[in-house]
Formats: sequence, structure tokens, C-alpha cells
Amino acid sequence: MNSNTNGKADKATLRGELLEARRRLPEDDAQEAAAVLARRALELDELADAHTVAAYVSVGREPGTRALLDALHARGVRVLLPVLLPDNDLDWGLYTGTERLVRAGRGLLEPDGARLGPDAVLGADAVLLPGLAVDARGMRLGRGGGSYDRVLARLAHARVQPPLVVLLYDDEVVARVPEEPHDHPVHAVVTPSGVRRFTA
Ligand SMILES: Nc1nc2c(c(=O)[nH]1)N(C=O)[C@@H](CNc1ccc(C(=O)N[C@@H](CCC(=O)O)C(=O)O)cc1)CN2
Ligand SMILES: Nc1ncnc2c1ncn2[C@@H]1O[C@H](COP(=O)(O)OP(=O)(O)OP(=O)(O)O)[C@@H](O)[C@H]1O
Repeated sequence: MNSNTNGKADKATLRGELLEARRRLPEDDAQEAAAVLARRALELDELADAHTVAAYVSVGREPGTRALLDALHARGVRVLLPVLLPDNDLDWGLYTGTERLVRAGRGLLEPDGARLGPDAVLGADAVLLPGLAVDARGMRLGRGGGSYDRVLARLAHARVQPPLVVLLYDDEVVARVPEEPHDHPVHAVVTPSGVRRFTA
């Protein structure tokens, strides 16, 4: 079976390798990367005029978003955070400060306030998505829950096209990720060494 017909199994293998590499990353390196990522993300043209940004709270060794969330919130941006639903779809709540985040399942941190409904993401002027890798075409590998696949399908269905931006470590930008028919490309990736944009 070639890589085009076995996307699902190939994704699982690559995910395992990428998560293992993140687990090996020293805390200091992760903190340094998070500071640089926040600075680079805040300089993005895609975020410059955004009133509403959909983001997420990084956990474990994910490229850190906490400083970025605080900076966006301080700028007056309306920051939406995902709330994982039992079927792996995402609801949304507002980020109003780190003290209003509560522990949820799977090691996640979620906002404690009102739920805005899964369609709230349609109001985002930019979407920051978690990922484990992107490739040279902007195809993204996620954790495999399909949560963000559904978000991207929802955006496409509503014909809204906010910039889609992934934050990664440098070596997570790879030549090619396995793909399946439901996958949608993202527009840009931010890593500690720079920003890369993809053209369809
Ligand atoms: N920070 C963050 N929030 C997010 C996501 C994400 O990838 N990162 N999601 C993206 O879709 C959604 C949640 N989906 C998730 C799917 C799987 C696991 C997971 O496998 N967790 C591990 C433990 C965490 C770890 O240490 O890596 C587990 O349950 O074993 C977590 C979240 C919404 N919020
Ligand atoms: N629009 C959709 N609605 C419901 N399920 C979907 C949708 N798109 C994909 N899925 C399902 O989600 C599962 C995970 O897909 P995939 O492995 O591509 O996740 P991912 O993109 O790596 O992760 P994520 O989207 O959580 O970041 C697959 O079983 C897929 O069939």
C-alpha cells in the first residue's frame, strides 16, 4: 500500500514520533521557544487587525501559547478558546485571564465561563490551530481527534476564510505529512526561526 492509500496508519506513526520528540524537549528550551513564538505571532499581519482570534491553551510540551494569549487579551482582542465536547467536536469560550482557566479532561485547560456554541469559531478573524507538523503545502497533522478537521470543515461550509496559523517547533515543519481526503491546508506556520506562508 502506498502513502496515498494509507494516510491513517502513516499519520499514527508520525504522530508517535513527533510526540516522543516533544516529550524529550527540556523545559528551558520549551520556555525559550514559547517566548520567541509569542513575539513572532504578535507581529503577524494576519493578527494585526483581528478583533476575534480563536486560539488554544498549550499544555505539556506543546509550543507555548500562554504568553501569546495574555498579550492578545491585553491588546483588547476577543480570544476564543476551545472546549472539548464528548464527541471530540469543539465548543468555545472566552479567554478572560489565566485565573479563569480550569482543568479539563486529557490534561487540557479550558475557560470556565459561558459556552458560545461550536459555530462561535465562524466569528474569528484568525484561527491559531494546534498541530504536530505541517508540510511544504501547508497540510497539517493534528492529534487525531478530528476536532480541528471539523472546525475547518465548518469554516469551509460557511464560506468564511480566516487565516489559519499553526505554531510549531522548527523540526516539525516537514517535507510531507500523510494526507486523507478530509484534510484542509493551513495558511501559515510560525516557528522560533520564522514565519512560513503557503500558497494554495
Ligand atoms: N492545547 C490543546 N488544546 C486542544 C487541542 C490540542 O491539541 N491542544 N485539541 C486538538 O484537537 C482539542 C483537544 N483534543 C485533544 C485530543 C487528544 C489529546 C490527548 O491525546 N491527550 C493525551 C495527554 C496530553 C499529552 O500529554 O499529550 C492523552 O489523553 O493521553 C488531548 C487533546 C482542543 N483543545
Ligand atoms: N468534518 C469532519 N467531521 C467529523 N469527523 C471528521 C471530519 N473530518 C475528519 N474527521 C475524522 O476525524 C478523525 C481524525 O482525523 P485526522 O487523523 O485527520 O485528525 P487530525 O487532523 O490529525 O487531528 P485534529 O483535527 O484533531 O487536529 C478521522 O477519523 C476523521 O474521519
